[in-house]
Amino acid sequence: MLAPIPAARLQGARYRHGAVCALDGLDLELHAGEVLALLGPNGAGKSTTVDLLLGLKTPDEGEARLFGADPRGVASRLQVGVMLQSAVLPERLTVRELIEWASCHYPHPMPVADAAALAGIGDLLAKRYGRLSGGQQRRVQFAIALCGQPRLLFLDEPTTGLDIGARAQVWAAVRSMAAQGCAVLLTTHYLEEAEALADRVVVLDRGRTLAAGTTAQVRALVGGRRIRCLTALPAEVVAGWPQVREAQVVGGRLEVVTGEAEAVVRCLLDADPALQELEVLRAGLAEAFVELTNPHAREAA
Ligand SMILES: Nc1ncnc2c1ncn2[C@@H]1O[C@H](COP(=O)(O)OP(=O)(O)OP(=O)(O)O)[C@@H](O)[C@H]1O
Repeated sequence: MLAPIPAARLQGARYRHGAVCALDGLDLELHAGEVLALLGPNGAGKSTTVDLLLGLKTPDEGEARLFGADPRGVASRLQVGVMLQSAVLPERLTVRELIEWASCHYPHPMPVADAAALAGIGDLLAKRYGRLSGGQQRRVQFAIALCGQPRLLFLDEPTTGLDIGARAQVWAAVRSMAAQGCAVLLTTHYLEEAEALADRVVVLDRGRTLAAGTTAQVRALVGGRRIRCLTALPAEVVAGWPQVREAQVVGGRLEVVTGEAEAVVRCLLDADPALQELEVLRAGLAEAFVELTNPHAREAA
């Protein structure tokens, strides 16, 4: 049987912005029903990846394909919904008018009310776009990305600037779209967002893949633990211990990231017999990300 054609694919994609190599031979595949999170520090090449797949830029070398075809073709574009990092929309139009205008570009759009409900802006349809808060405008852009019932959704930092409730609404909508078979490419700096949504993550750095796999696989690459406790020990002191990768006070508690949890727990208890509420947690994507994109670790590798 033939393998299914990926919704989006980059093969050996290189792209230079003048002297800067933004993508250095990147391979990437995204399939129907899958949420792929593209992670990486500022300047890693995430937006350039999205631009190549959308046909907004053409790779200097290698290939970008949507549903096996040129991303610039009309057939590809009609199957894609996009939410870029910033968007300029006519401020005098109402939310309903904007969603209707976007919908009419697609062959099988969803009802305007459904797109608005998915984005959590059902009560804003009659408001002018220019009168909305930044977070509300962001959700209108999200509704516009989904309204065409796309088979592929690009979301470039979709929840930046959203409050907790709005973020949860966007997450629920992304899950619902993926459950219906839509492929979703998500770029984000919120690692908990990738952890909550993504089937797979790709960690980019300087235009290359540093790590790729399920969130569990990427997490396992570092095998660290997070220790949390109430203690009078200063974080700067603990940060200087040889087994400790990172130590800081978060919400009044000391948080330590380490690859040698048992040894650090012993040191903590020796150094502060009054220490309380000790917890040892498995490493999350945040620890993996810090480690993988840490310049010292990179250089050593
Ligand atoms: N128009 C441009 N002109 C010159 N260099 C650019 C341009 N756009 C991007 N770059 C460079 O290309 C590299 C990749 O940028 P890109 O915007 O793809 O990164 P990113 O991972 O999306 O970053 P961020 O997380 O900050 O959005 C960076 O070094 C950036 O400085």
